[in-house]
Amino acid sequence: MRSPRAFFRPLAVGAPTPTTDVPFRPSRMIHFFDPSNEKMAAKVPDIAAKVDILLGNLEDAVKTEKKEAARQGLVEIAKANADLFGPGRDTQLWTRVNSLDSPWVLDDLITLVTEVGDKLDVIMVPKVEGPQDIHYVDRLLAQLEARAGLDRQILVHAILETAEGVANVEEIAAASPRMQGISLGPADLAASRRMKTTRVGGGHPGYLVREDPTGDDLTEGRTTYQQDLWHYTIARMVDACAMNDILPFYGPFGDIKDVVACEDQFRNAFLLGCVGAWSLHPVQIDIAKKVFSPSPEDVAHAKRVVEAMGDGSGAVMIDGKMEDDASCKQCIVMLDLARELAAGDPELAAAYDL
Ligand SMILES: CC(C)(COP(=O)(O)OP(=O)(O)OC[C@H]1O[C@@H](n2cnc3c(N)ncnc32)[C@H](O)[C@@H]1OP(=O)(O)O)[C@@H](O)C(=O)NCCC(=O)NCCSC(=O)C[C@](C)(O)C(=O)O
Ligand SMILES: [Mg+2]
Repeated sequence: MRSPRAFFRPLAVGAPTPTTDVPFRPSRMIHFFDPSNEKMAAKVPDIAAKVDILLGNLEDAVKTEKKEAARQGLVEIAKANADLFGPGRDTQLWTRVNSLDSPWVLDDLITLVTEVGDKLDVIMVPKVEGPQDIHYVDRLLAQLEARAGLDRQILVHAILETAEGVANVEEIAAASPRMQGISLGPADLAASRRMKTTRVGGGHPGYLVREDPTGDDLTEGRTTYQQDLWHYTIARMVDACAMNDILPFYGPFGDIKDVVACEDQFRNAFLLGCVGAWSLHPVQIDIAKKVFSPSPEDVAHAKRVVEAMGDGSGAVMIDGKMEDDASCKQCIVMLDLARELAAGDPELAAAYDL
């Protein structure tokens, strides 16, 4: 563990000073694309205009023989769209590099930071198992940033997708000032835990509770309620992120056709404290945008409570409900997010009347 005084010192001579606060930027969806897929690559300028975060994926879902093409494709895309990405631009550019035990990750990091480090906002690191993985990436990035002459840090985002990672999530979140956030990786996590679901995120009809029987018949008339397989992990991830002032995200929802259940899963994550989710297909972009932007009704209610509460202390009655210091803080959370999103979106600003 580094001393508190050393925590914000650069880890390499000439590297940028570590960030003290993760800058808030709209982060409702992290849109994944494969930079080796020509069709997807051609859509980058269009998609970049619609999403908060565009992520060039180099890890799982990219075929082994395409690993180098994906890395090189991302370099070319970042250079060819230099006006879209980099400091002060609306859309963040991220990448997901290969896992730290893979034969590709070293070249992923060296090539991307050296060639387009000034365009990259965040590097997503998969299968993070503990703070040691973040420390390794932290030092290596500092060396590469210094060599590339970068004047701002590239932040790091961890995917929570192994049992060991979940057990160490608080240490991962606190491992470095470079940490930007954490996403749930339900597919690898399910495999690592030996869960018996083969779905990529979402629920499972077999994970349920059943009403008590009313008579001798155990089979008829007993309503079942499907439960959320991911509740424990998301809640734990949200706490680890909140206590370290970094951002939690739900990950992928693999049933692309089921846009209704996708919206439900995203909303559960939003209500629990996540700021965004991944979109794997263009159809999921608007779902994430809708779900992770507070509703105008919630914003109107929050405004009423904050106005009625004056300096934020005491208790008042609004529409038959008690509001006090704590519920006022809940409303401020909602309003802060609404203001931050509305600042870059005139349509939302009008809907929120902010
Ligand atoms: C699911 C797939 C195969 C269906 O791809 P498709 O071509 O069969 O779908 P489509 O509906 O026919 O596509 C319609 C059009 O949209 C395009 N398109 C389609 N998707 C995208 C996209 N993402 N970005 C930009 N464009 C896209 C596609 O190229 C096509 O273009 P066209 O009209 O010109 O023919 C495809 O959407 C895809 O490959 N998506 C990304 C998958 C991915 O990145 N997976 C990894 C993240 S999840 C994960 O890793 C797990 C985790 C966290 O690690 C863990 O839980 O452990
Ligand atoms: Mg994974």
